[in-house]
Amino acid sequence: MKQFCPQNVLPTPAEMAIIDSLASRTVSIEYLMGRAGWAIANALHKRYRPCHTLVLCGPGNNGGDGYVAARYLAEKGWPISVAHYHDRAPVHGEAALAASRWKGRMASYTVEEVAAADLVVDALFGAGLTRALSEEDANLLKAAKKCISVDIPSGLDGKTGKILGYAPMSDLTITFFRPKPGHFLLPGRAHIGALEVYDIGIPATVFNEITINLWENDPCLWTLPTLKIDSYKYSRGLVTVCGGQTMPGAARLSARGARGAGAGLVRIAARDHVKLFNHEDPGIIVDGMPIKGQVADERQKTWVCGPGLTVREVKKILPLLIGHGKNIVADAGALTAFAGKSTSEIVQNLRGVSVITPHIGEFTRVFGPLVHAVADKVEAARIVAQKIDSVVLLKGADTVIAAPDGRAALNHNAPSAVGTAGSGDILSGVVAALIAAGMPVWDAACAAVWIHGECGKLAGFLPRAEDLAACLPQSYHKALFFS
Ligand SMILES: NC(=O)C1=CN([C@@H]2O[C@H](COP(=O)(O)OP(=O)(O)OC[C@H]3O[C@@H](n4cnc5c(N)ncnc54)[C@H](OP(=O)(O)O)[C@@H]3O)[C@@H](O)[C@H]2O)[C@@H](O)CC1
Ligand SMILES: [K+]
Repeated sequence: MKQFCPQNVLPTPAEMAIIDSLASRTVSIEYLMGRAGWAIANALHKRYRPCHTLVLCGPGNNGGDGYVAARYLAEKGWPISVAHYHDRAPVHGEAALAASRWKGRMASYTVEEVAAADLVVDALFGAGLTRALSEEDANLLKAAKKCISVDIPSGLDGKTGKILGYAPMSDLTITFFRPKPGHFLLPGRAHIGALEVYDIGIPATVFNEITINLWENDPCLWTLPTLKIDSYKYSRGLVTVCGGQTMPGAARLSARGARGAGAGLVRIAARDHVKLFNHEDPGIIVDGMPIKGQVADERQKTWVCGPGLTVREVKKILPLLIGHGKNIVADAGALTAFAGKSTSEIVQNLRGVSVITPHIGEFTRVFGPLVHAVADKVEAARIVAQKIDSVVLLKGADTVIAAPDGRAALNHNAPSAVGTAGSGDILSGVVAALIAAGMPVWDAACAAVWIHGECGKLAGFLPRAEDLAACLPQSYHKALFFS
């Protein structure tokens, strides 16, 4: 990855608390809260017409932000009311100070007041959420016609994206400094509505004292290979895709993914099934040679193993590839072949692959027992990455890419249109092409996910996997433009 990308980090609420305390050495919390409140007021003023607005202010600093925002909105002429949490004003710190400065209309903390408002500002709990919302608090938020959340919808766990009891479906969430993992992890992502992020003056020097190991995945994070004056097919990268007998389409799509992402040469290792692949693009070499013969070729360094392969085929091919020290993208059949096996057996069989690319179903089937007690998708991916010593690309609307050393990235650019049969096969080919071109494995996996996600935006309405593959060059170009 590029040196260090502070602009992309995703701090957890616990890390945010450390950042707040580091920041408070140079800027006061009162100042930060003032900027947060100002940001909220501006975000509302920009997006909505002034309307009957109720600000629900919790007992901590999230509530404090709410009081400040109410003050600024009132100054802008908005008809604003404020309700203290359970009708008791905060008693400690900056939140108490902010509450004492609110001189406008007070409303009671009731369902009726909430239901009567056109807009409800949810400033109940943010980073300090410690437990599930009570039924009474949940019922209050449920009564809102339209909800705007301060920092994060109350009830949403900022670390895991899980809902603790209840969380509103907000129209807009305004957060500060950086988004948090819970804004992008499901189900949280479905609750935040539009996300606005404001710089409230936390100094960049905080990064001298805290290391954050989770990033938002985008082209700032990695450097894509580009063509040099003397580039040729082998320097651009050679990818070999293992072709299976029962589902040859999967390997064909993977091969298209690799070609679309710039591999200089793509081969399908078809073994005895050459005729199944002969109709593929003319630029793809279909090999009838046994795998044993091909692995001896030093140039065939990067392989995709799994799409469309049976358990029998995987068990024959994968050990050979691992034994010859190949770069291996293990997908689909190469993972499910080990479902139900003991952890030690799984580790023994997969150690040596470069990256695994399961979707959540495959991940649970294979690694469920290893991570069953882990509620957090990022942590679960990290644990498996460390255990098998390879990169884990855990696919979904909130794809996580975790490295054995603890680095992880969260991807959120893909529209749900990429969720179509064959889409994952294409992704495996893209990952392989970028590894073959010389990118470090974690970077290649991150870049592949982003490029593949962009294809979903470029490929038109209800794209098929083939349409996604056709958009790869354009998407690659877009990534180069943004990096
Ligand atoms: N990041 C920044 O730079 C800045 C951040 N700022 C803002 O600060 C916010 C974080 O503030 P915070 O730490 O005071 O925590 P906050 O979310 O207000 O809640 C704590 C209170 O809620 C209570 N409580 C918790 N869960 C509960 C439940 N389910 N049901 C009932 N009660 C519950 C909890 O009670 P306790 O667990 O202690 O019993 C405690 O009293 C952050 O989100 C952002 O908006 C800005 O102001 C300044 C700069
Ligand atoms: K909130």
